[in-house]
Amino acid sequence: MNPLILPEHSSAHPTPVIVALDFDNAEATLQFVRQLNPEQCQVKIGKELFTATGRSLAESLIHQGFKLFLDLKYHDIPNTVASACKVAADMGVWMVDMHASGGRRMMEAAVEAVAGYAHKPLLIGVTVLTSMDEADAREVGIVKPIAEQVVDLATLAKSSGLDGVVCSAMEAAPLRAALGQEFLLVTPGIRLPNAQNNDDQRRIMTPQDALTAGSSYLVMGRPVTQAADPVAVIRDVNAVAAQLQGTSGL
Ligand SMILES: O=c1ccn([C@@H]2O[C@H](COP(=O)(O)O)[C@@H](O)[C@H]2O)c(=O)[nH]1
Repeated sequence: MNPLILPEHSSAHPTPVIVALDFDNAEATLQFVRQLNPEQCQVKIGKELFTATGRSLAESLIHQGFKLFLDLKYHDIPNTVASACKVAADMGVWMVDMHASGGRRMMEAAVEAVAGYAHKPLLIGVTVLTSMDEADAREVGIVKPIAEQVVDLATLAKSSGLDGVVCSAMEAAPLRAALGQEFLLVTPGIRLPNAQNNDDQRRIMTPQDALTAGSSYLVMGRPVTQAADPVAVIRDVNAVAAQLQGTSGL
């Protein structure tokens, strides 16, 4: 096993797991969440569940003690994104994201909008979706290799004041080298070593490889929600993280 150089912020989040609650209704979500422990994972609400349930389920999860990542990937004019981030801060979300390609003024407006909050949400910039490969990127006008595009967008996000980025774990090592240990790397596209297929994801890594490469958080949807034993998957990932951190367990 490769040695892991721990980012300084890692002690603040003893579990790297963010479970993507990609369900289409509140009942199924709450039934699934009943087995989860907020000490052992964070949770994420994305476009599907938020469209179905809105703010009430998000607030219910926060009241249950979960750190909530509101993954709505804002991409709009600065005033609109800043205002949305302020609402997210009022709700008490832990992390919220926006497309870094929305530009510096958009990201700086978001940073300014939440600056006054005692518990301000972590602001995260989406770089290049983990579902995209090089051919997909070319088709939407990204002329650089994805790895370069991700580093460039992450550099812009950091200099605009964001706390971190969403990227593939495949880009984690170059991002750590370019942007240091404190910058958060939130990595979806996680697949277990025994996965039968990658679904719609293209830039994937296993939990162990992602953590070793420098990921701060692993976003895991189907590998957890469709597992026979979701709690066991989370426990195993936490055990890998603890082992890499050289501690005895979470
Ligand atoms: O680049 C991105 C950004 C966000 N996501 C989200 O993460 C989860 C991944 O789910 P899996 O089932 O583990 O593939 C999902 O909610 C996406 O919306 C991403 O995959 N890639």
